[in-house]
Amino acid sequence: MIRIIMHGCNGKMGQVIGSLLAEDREAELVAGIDVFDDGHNAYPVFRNIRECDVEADCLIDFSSASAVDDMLDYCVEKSLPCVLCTTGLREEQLQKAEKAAESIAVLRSANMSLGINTLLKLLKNAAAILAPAGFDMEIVERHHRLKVDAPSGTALALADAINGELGNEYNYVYDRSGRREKRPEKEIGISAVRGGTIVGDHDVIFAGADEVITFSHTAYSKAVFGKGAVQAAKFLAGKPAGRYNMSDVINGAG
Ligand SMILES: NC(=O)C1=CN([C@@H]2O[C@H](COP(=O)(O)OP(=O)(O)OC[C@H]3O[C@@H](n4cnc5c(N)ncnc54)[C@H](O)[C@@H]3O)[C@@H](O)[C@H]2O)C=CC1
Ligand SMILES: O=C(O)C1=N[C@H](C(=O)O)C[C@H](O)C1
Repeated sequence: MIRIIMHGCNGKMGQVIGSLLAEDREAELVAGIDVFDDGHNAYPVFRNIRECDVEADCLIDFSSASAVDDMLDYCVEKSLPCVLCTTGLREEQLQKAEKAAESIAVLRSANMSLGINTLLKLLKNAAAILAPAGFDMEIVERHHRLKVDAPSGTALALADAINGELGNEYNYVYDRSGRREKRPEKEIGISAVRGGTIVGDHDVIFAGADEVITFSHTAYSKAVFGKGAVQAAKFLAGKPAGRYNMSDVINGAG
């Protein structure tokens, strides 16, 4: 049995992971960490990660950007592999995750769904063909009203996949309201919509002369992210230090 600690266990995603693992024969939740706890979980919950003394094989994190530094320190100290799913991290935190990966296995992914991870690959081909042909690229993401970060981590990852393919020459623009000029060629527009209970939609638009191609991904439930995170935790347990991503999990590397 793979023993998992859930960081952010009482949040929306933490509860999804709890339900998935309650039915899982290969992995179990042995502890949770959350600043908020009403005692309803069937496993021990610690309000402060420093107090968690439960042995585990992997930690899954869906918490808050402000909680990620302590969580990385804890995983490094305990030699605990970490599936880092929280978005909205600052540049220094991304660097810290990279540094942690020198001593533990770290899998960071802004989106754990199979669909988005497939789209990340497809976009590279599309961008390599369409950008040189003069297509403009825009990303529109839509999420629920409770989401605190914008744009979504996924929108940024989609932009990075395109930009990486094109030699990282493109600037990201989030707001054109203060501008009075035509659209520069080398930019990727990223727009965020927030409302209701939208689970997570991402459109990547390639707009050319007289034709438009749109790649769309719609998550209909948070389970798509939860399933990917559990699969990632099973994959990561026992792995040597290093940076991993969802394509390693999907391709079954190592
Ligand atoms: N990578 C992916 O596929 C996905 C990533 N996310 C990201 O995961 C994060 C969490 O999402 P949700 O579960 O929807 O949010 P949420 O707000 O429902 O849950 C976050 C939980 O973390 C807890 N928390 C806050 N500070 C903490 C601390 N210092 N220590 C321990 N727990 C703490 C909160 O009390 C809350 O229960 C967000 O950054 C979101 O963007 C969400 C869905 C999918
Ligand atoms: O906060 C969410 O809900 C989600 N966040 C992730 C992101 O920022 O990309 C992934 C998913 O779209 C849901």
